[in-house]
Amino acid sequence: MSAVLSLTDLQFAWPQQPLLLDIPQFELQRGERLFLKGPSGSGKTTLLGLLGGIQLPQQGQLTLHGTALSQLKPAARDHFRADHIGYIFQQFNLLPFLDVLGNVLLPCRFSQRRAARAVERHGSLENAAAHLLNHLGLPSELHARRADALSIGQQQRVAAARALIGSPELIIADEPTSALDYDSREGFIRLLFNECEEAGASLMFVSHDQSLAPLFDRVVDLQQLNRVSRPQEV
Ligand SMILES: Nc1ncnc2c1ncn2[C@@H]1O[C@H](COP(=O)(O)OP(=O)(O)OP(=O)(O)O)[C@@H](O)[C@H]1O
Repeated sequence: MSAVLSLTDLQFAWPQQPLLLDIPQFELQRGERLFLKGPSGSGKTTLLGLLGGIQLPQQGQLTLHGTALSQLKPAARDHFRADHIGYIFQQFNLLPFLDVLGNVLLPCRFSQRRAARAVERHGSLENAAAHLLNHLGLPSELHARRADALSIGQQQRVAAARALIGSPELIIADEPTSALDYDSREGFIRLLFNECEEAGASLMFVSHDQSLAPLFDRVVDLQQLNRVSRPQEV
């Protein structure tokens, strides 16, 4: 295996706040499915933001798909993120006035690379979106429905298809199952795994739901990774 993501000696503090993250070393391998856990406020969402170059660390090196993010200018970093990362947020962040297909196709508006990859695999963007939605359990009759007329579970499937379209190398999921009832969570994760595998994507998944952890290739506790949150030795 080779790393899709690696970071070394990363340090980050929010403005006017003490050091939050001090991570000597972390790697995510190609195709790996990683469960990141840690108490509320320990910096999980902040770390996800750093991985995508949304924030930059004060120190350290972060390499995604062979490129050091800190060396890119802001516009190039946005472009790079759109090309290589798919996000699933806790609240899904769908555009309510767009229909399901329109939402799924959004990343292809910002990334020619992902649009080209989707067309290459499925013949057209619409076919690519429909393929993902069907595989994730959202039937065709819902594809033209406005996103704000969907149930939470249906919105979650749309958010996952949007993250996966055009096969980005990394899928970042920040508590994507927290709005679902317990019984649907494992089923959704298995669908997500299948699609990540088909797309060749690595998955970085943050959750407070420990019962999901055994499904993943690796479980990482941010407190173990982060020197700041380690208990002081006496
Ligand atoms: N945009 C921001 N500006 C300033 N401080 C922030 C910002 N976002 C987060 N923080 C602070 O950084 C710390 C870590 O927050 P973060 O959201 O990364 O934690 P988390 O582990 O994801 O928490 P949770 O599990 O509750 O979502 C908190 O103390 C928070 O107040």
